[in-house]
Amino acid sequence: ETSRKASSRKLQEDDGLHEWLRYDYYNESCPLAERIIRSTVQALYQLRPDVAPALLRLVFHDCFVEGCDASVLLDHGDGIESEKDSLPNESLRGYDVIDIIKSELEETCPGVVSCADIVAVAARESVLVAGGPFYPLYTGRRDSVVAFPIIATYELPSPLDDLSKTIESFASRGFDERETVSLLGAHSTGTIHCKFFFHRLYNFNGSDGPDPSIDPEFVQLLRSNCSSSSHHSFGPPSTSPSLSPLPSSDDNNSSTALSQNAGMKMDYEGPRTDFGTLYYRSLLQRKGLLFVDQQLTSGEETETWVRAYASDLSLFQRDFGLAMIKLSNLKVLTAPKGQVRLNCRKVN
Ligand code: HEM
Repeated sequence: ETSRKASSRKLQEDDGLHEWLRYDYYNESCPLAERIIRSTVQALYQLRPDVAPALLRLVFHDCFVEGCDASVLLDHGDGIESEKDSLPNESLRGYDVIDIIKSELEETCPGVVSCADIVAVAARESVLVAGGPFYPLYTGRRDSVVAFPIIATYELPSPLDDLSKTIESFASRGFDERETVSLLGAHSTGTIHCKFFFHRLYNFNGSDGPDPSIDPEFVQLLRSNCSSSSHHSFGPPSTSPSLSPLPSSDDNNSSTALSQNAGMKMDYEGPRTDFGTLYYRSLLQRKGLLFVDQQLTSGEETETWVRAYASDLSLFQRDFGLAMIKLSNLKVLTAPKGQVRLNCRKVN
């Protein structure tokens, strides 16, 4: 108890916004909470390994937009304009997984565990099952009663961003270059659909050739994975304000639809024995899938960290864990602000 108070006080000194976040917040109100989240993620992962990348991406898209408040989970309706419909969230997944975890928790401790804590802890467990490091998290986040679709549209980073834009975007949330490079290590797992890198394969920025920063053999591999279609070329990042228009998914040209559904597993070289190093090694081999990923090797400081993480797994694991803790604590809502939603998709 004393050490809990001490750690909670320490957080207050660090940042007044976190005054009620603490280690094992549910210790009395729902002692099994974190264990239930862990076992549910593990069980679902056995059935569908793609739940892990889905949940990891979800915490980023929640926390980056007005903090870790589960605002991303709110459905459209009842005066809520959902973040789910914003362009960067178009292929976000895992809402159904959060619903399953929430219903398990509601059975055990009704009305106690916030959706925001579920998102943060479920992402932590996902990192672990995907072969990444464990990191401790404080709990006690509360859920928002509003969504922020405009912020989601304009402030979530675009896969087309160049390095300076990416650095600026993460700096606006308090992350330095080292932390930004380590967070992108999340792209060690999951799937990237062709539409997010197709513009790099043909007529890149009107050059009539592929993005020169991609390894030529890798271009061939990607081309064979994503069927060719002239519909896919889209302009350089500078042609639109924040997000370049990605081809719309309801385009019913059949070859377009085919290649849009196709994608590349980030661990395309086969199952990874670790989470992290291979991603950075692939960047050094000019085999980054997204333009934004490959750009990390174009800056002096960021490239230094790419090299460091490519060769030092434990350094990556430590830095990634710390950056994930920071991400998971961004601008949290704590009592008496916000609420504990009973259904993660709706305000109470
Ligand atoms: C500059 C920053 C970032 C950009 C532009 C970006 C963009 C993207 C894009 C375009 C995809 C592919 C989605 C799809 O094909 O459906 C993706 C996937 C993913 N991103 Fe990021 N991302 C960024 C940072 C992050 C961070 C910080 C995390 C987590 C800490 C993260 C976690 C993931 C994961 C796990 C996936 C795979 C999702 C899945 O398989 O469903 N990303 N990201």
